[in-house]
Amino acid sequence: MPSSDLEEKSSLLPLQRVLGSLRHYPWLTLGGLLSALLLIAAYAATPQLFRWAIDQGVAQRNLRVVLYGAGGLVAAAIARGVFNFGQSFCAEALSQGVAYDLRNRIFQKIQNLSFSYHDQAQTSQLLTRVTSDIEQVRTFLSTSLIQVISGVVTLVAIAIILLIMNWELALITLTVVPASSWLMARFLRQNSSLFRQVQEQLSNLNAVLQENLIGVRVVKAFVREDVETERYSHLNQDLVAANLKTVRSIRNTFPFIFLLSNLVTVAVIGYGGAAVIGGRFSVGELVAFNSYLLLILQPILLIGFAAPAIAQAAASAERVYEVVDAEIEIRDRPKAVPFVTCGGRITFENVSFRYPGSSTPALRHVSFETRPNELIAILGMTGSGKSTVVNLIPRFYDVTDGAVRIDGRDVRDFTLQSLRSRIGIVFQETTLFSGTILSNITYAKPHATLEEAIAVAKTAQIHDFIISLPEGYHTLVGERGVGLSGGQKQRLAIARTLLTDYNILILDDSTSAVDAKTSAEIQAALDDLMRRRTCTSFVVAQRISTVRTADRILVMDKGRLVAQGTHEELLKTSPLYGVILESQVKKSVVASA
Ligand SMILES: Nc1ncnc2c1ncn2[C@@H]1O[C@H](COP(=O)(O)OP(=O)(O)OP(=O)(O)O)[C@@H](O)[C@H]1O
Repeated sequence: MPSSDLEEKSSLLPLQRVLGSLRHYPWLTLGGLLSALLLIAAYAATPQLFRWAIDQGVAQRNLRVVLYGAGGLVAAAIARGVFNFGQSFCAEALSQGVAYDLRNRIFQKIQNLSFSYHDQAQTSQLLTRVTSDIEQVRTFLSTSLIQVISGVVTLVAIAIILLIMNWELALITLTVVPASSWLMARFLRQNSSLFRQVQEQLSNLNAVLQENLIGVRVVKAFVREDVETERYSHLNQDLVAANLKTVRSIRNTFPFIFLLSNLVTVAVIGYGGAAVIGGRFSVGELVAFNSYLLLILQPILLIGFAAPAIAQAAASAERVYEVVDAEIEIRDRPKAVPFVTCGGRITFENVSFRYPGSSTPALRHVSFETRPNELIAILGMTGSGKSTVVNLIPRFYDVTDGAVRIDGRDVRDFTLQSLRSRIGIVFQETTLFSGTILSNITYAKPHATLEEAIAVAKTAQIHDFIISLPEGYHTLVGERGVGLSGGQKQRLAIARTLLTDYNILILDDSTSAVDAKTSAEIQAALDDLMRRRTCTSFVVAQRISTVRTADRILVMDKGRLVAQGTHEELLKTSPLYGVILESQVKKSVVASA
């Protein structure tokens, strides 16, 4: 099979899946189809009523038949109205249902996708897929699909009626069908990639918009408003250009179809008129035939108008299913067991790790084992792999080589849900949600009492600040914690983690934005808590105060674990530790000067 054929076939394939999802709505599908068929029947009956009224009524001067004919036409018009409503209602309800399901499925999938997927996926691309792409699919179901189905059925039904009425005239009329179908197929073949391009241009535009919304302060600080406006306007132009390309393509196809249909009308009037004069055809039949001609052109045009929307919907469905089908790299193994108790022995067994898409390993042959209730600090230059080490414990990523074990069992043998809910982690970057301070603290434990929230806020040294606010714990914080300083956000994030049912606590440089005094106070409170409540704790830290109190310090350098021991031991054995400490001491001297 030539590759273009393959592409053409595969390009409409995602729509088959969309159609497959209609099985969840059997009654609406049936109702829509039935209404469409009855609507076609009402349309098909109308010219016959005309023919009857003209030939048996007007021509025979029979007023009763004319009146019955008129009554029949009114009844057909009412039926058309009713079935049109039924068809539109069912199609709309169906499309809303499928779009609802798709939105939920894609959202759930986004929730379940691994860190590595989100590392590589552009947020704006995902947003466009959840909004604009799903809307394209919905429009296909509510409009284009019914246009195509009723178009095809109308074509077949009317072709049969025409052939029965006058096969010669019917054959002239029906030449319009293959010719227009060929033009339409060519249009679809040439443009399916163009429609995908339009959606991608829209995604690119959204990407710049989103970056600018998030980074508006940076843009203003660097006085880059004009450059960013220019960048947006440039991409906006690209989107318009891509859209115009599709319009050009529509313009190059549709006039031919209209021309064909007009030529056929001329032929029918000419040939049919001659047949009426020759007595082989009645006036009523010619009128009915001409009405059918309009009816047969209508579905061709509707299918034609639906064609771009179908190609666009296929491209959009493909983009939606790309996310729905994306592989969840980190998932439960078959027979995974819940992580219930923690003895405190966490083992890194010759662990190497490379981030997906990265050419260099972030960790190389890292081996260490913690003892119960140990407080481990991880120290190293920036980019040395500290965060990567702690990210492997809750399986945010899986090791490339080696194994991470808890009490001798590979972390990949535990169910993710139980593992992660027993590991409290405070990330380097703080993300808060819009809502009250209380709802942010109780994010992972929504039914926690105010007293519990106050207790953790005190440990995180944020309680005094919270009660100094007019609304206290019920103060609203903006999107991503707007209205709070970096240090306040970090302390809220610590409180949020402390409220969970953790056995293992991981603090990833989580007091970097807090002043040294407060950080030492938080650390002192946490030290006590860590030793009492956890089986093992990890602190990725830069400050000497944090490192000193740790039971053991792991020193990372370029992805390798180069030294480990207590502060005193490392001072003697690790030159790198000495260098890091020295730089820290210098920093603190400069800071306090
Ligand atoms: N999501 C990612 N995808 C690809 N590479 C990554 C990713 N995250 C980190 N890296 C790379 O892995 C290496 C280790 O990063 P890691 O964040 O573990 O360092 P770190 O010691 O915690 O640094 P810092 O102190 O600056 O936070 C770095 O070279 C970094 O560029």
